[in-house]
Amino acid sequence: MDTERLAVLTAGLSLGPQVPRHHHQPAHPVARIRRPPPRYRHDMTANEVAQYTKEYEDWFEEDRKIPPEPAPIVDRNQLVSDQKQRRAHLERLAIQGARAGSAANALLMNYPIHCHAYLHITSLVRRLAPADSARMVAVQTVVEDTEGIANDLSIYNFPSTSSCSLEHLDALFSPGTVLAIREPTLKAPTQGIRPLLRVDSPTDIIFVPPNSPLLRGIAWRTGPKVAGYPMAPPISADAWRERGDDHFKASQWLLAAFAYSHALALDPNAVSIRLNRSEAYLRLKYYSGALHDAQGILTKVGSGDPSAYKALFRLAKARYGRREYSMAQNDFVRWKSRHPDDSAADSWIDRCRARLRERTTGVYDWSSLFRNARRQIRVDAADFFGPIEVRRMGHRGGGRGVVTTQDVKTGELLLVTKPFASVYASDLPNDQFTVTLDLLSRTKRERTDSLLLSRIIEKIYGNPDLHDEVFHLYAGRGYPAPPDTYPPPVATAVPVDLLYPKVDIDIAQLEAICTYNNFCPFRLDGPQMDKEAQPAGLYTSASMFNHSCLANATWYCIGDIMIIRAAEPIPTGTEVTIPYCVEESYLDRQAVLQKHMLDRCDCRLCEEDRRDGEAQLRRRHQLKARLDAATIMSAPLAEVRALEKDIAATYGRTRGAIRPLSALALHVVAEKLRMSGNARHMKESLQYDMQALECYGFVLAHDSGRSSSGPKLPIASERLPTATSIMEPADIMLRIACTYYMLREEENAARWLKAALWLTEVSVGSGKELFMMVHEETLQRMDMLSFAARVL
Ligand SMILES: C[S@@+](CC[C@H](N)C(=O)[O-])C[C@H]1O[C@@H](n2cnc3c(N)ncnc32)[C@H](O)[C@@H]1O
Repeated sequence: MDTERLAVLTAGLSLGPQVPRHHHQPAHPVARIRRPPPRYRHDMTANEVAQYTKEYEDWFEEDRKIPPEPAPIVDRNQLVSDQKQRRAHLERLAIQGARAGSAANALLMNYPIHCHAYLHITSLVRRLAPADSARMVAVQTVVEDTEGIANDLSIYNFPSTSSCSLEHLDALFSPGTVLAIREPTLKAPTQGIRPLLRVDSPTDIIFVPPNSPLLRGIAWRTGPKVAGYPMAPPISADAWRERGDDHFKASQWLLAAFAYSHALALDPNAVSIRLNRSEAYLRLKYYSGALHDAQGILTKVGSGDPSAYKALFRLAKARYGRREYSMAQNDFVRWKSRHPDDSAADSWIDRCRARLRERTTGVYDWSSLFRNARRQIRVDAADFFGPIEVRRMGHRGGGRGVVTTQDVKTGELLLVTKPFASVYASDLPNDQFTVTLDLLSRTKRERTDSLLLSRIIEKIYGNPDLHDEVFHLYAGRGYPAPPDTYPPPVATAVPVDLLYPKVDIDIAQLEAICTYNNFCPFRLDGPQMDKEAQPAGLYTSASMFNHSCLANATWYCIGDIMIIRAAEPIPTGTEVTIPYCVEESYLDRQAVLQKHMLDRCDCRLCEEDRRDGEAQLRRRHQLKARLDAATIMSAPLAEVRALEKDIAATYGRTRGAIRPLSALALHVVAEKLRMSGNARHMKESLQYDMQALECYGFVLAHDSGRSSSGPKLPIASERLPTATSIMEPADIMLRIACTYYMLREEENAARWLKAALWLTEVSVGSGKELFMMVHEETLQRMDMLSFAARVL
């Protein structure tokens, strides 16, 4: 074997770390047993998780002081036989109908940057055994290097491999496949003595085709074919294309795209294969690759060629996927002019026009978006940037923030944005339960978080030009400061070669970015559905907004689009903040902000809370637990009244009006009073609910109903409360309306319904139609649907 040549070639491909072979001393394995890391239990409380992650860090610090040592050589046959056994076990489970990863998994994110170093790290390897994916995110297999030294290999975060079938893995990494690995880590085992080769990023894996110069002069010590697997991967472009077609017919888009990529590596000029790959990329939403392939075909063939017909349509769809609506529209129109009898482009042209209108005017059909979102969470809408810009803001972590570029009014639209990636309960595999512990924030993450990471990785993998949109987000002090401006300039589409990714996805940095910038979207169209598992989303432009519990802007989602509006009049040049959380208790807010890596919020609400003192904050937190208990509505009225008084007493007398937990407690007392059905109690409930609104920060009009009635709105403030979600106060207003309605005071009932409509209009930007949809269930329960339809 020409080791010098291998070293030169792998260096050229930036593979590494590469240690010259003559430094390798495999003959003297050191079988050092390390202390195992602390054990995780699935039922840990938040405090225990924080304690556990601390212990884990201590263990890690101790472990990483152990100096590098030669990697022990493990018997090749033993490794293969163990892997075959694991695989056979999973095959049996699959036959029985159970899925490979049905057990609960615990994953760690933001693992400290390190290398459990061994002196021998190899970067050119060949698959020896079938793969399995016993863990949700890792593909496990055995590989050998050219010298015949074998290792277990774990591939993390590879697209399409979380909870896929074993056959899928076989097709992706069939035995005999040659891989070149950038930055392989040879990890010390935490149990036993077998080191583990680990690859974290899919962009660190290069599939080496048989005609690659990298393989020239390379001989595998164990023979040209992998023993036990005489069926080597196909070696002709046609055979790969046929394989790709089969996968395509079975809707296995990634496998198809891989097979076509193998075919193109052998025959780069094959137009039909490139055309097929562009369609496979479109299905995968790898728009950059789809666009590039389609464009490549159009430059090669004449416009009359049948391939051009398909390529132009694919090019236009890829542009639409890339949100290049104007260019997409031009391409669809161009296509239509060549095929005037075909109506396929008509609806696409309409969609392009609608998106361009939304983007330039900020005018959306909110009601139809709301309706669509109830059927399908991910809705089609363009992004809109209102009068805001990102500016340097040295006193904020990450150094940036958002300011207004002109005076804005309450309710004005500041941003509409689709997520870069999102995950909802319905996206989670129902046979797997994965707990993710974040070592950075020392918290347990949502079940959706690990899948979110995979989705971001896959999106960049197939759209390398989007790398900076994510990697210019703040990743904490452990990484270079992000640029002062955002978003980064729009990049042009680049080719996507799945066999040799040209983009570098740094997983450790990406995990940190997710910790700092993750959103838990609050959906107007389906808050109930999200109780099963909190959704998770990466909204890149929205990530530029800093937090305040008493923010001057408010946000919510319709389907997966996030909408940010001014919650009060904001003068030009003022920082715009949004609430990252709306918890009533200071300690709960701290816990959520910890997940966003924000130690201390300096808003007025937090300042006042801190002035109340630690003892009162703790007491308030305990009282909240009683208020939240499922049994509270069946507790005697006197007990609920006493609880409300106790909560009120935890707030200092001199502080401002905003007391979110009192708001909640007052509303619970009002609900209890209303439940009695007694007219005196019902009247009293009105006072409690109006006080609750004041505790959220509303100013009531003099004629709010406490004294005489009148035609005007019972609310006198121009500010939308942001210490709570917009649904709570609207709900209270509806309860007040319902109580008046039951007391036969229809004029007052109508005024409070109008107040709820005003609140929804200002915060959601739409009129009666959307109001009726958002509150339909509540109005129905209150038997006020037709009254509301009549008086609004
Ligand atoms: C989603 S980012 C916000 C944008 C960030 N400032 C940037 O430059 O990219 C969240 C991070 O911003 C910082 N941040 C947000 N709100 C803040 C606040 N009120 N005070 C100080 N830093 C804040 C914290 O470091 C937090 O982890």
